[in-house]
Amino acid sequence: MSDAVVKLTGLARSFEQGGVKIDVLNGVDLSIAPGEIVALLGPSGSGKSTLLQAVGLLEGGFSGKIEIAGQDASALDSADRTTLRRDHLGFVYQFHHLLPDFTARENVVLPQLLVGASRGDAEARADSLLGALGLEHRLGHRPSKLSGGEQQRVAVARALANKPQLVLADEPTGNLDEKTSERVLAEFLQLVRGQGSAALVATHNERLAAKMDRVVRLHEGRIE
Ligand SMILES: Nc1ncnc2c1ncn2[C@@H]1O[C@H](COP(=O)(O)OP(=O)(O)OP(=O)(O)O)[C@@H](O)[C@H]1O
Repeated sequence: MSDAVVKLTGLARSFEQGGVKIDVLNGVDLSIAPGEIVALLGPSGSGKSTLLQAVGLLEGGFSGKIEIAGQDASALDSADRTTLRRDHLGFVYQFHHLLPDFTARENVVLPQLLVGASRGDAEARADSLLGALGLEHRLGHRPSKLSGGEQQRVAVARALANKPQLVLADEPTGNLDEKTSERVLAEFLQLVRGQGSAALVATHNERLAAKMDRVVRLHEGRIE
């Protein structure tokens, strides 16, 4: 047993396109310690999203071993994988994927209700997170009434709402202008550090990557 938040051993994934097999991940080994923030760098098409999907237990078709919080995910059935994901992981995507019919606050409250928080506690936590991200005036707004940077901040608050041990972020600021992107990333890192979560953040931006605790690079389907 390792005390890593996530431990990947020999993770592999290939796709078939037009009868041709493409090996995207080729035996990835990676361990992330509790509270460690790791940047996953690699050019477009190098497999960053594929790797995050594997760790997020969102898709099958992988070989190798994925351990999350000491549990071997491949040995779990789909219900237990869902529980593992819900209890230990948080996600931020390049596009926010917020629920359009819910307010900013409700988008952050809902995942907490799903793990049994009381409405009062969930709202207090949502308001505190959104406040820390400068959105105290936007609690009752729906996503369509928010700017791109504001939407992404709500997505950050939602991902952190349940204090996951590991936050997975796929180009979390990829669709924002450079200045907003830097600001949202700095706020994200501060909150993640503040609550002691670990994070794996895919990016192709070297400058953003340099702000994290460790940088790993995907090259030819492996971590360099
Ligand atoms: N479902 C799929 N079917 C076939 N090929 C796929 C599938 N998903 C990903 N791929 C291929 O796997 C490779 C890696 O894709 P992936 O999205 O993981 O890269 P990435 O590093 O995240 O790229 P980007 O930075 O552009 O988001 C690409 O060549 C892509 O075409």
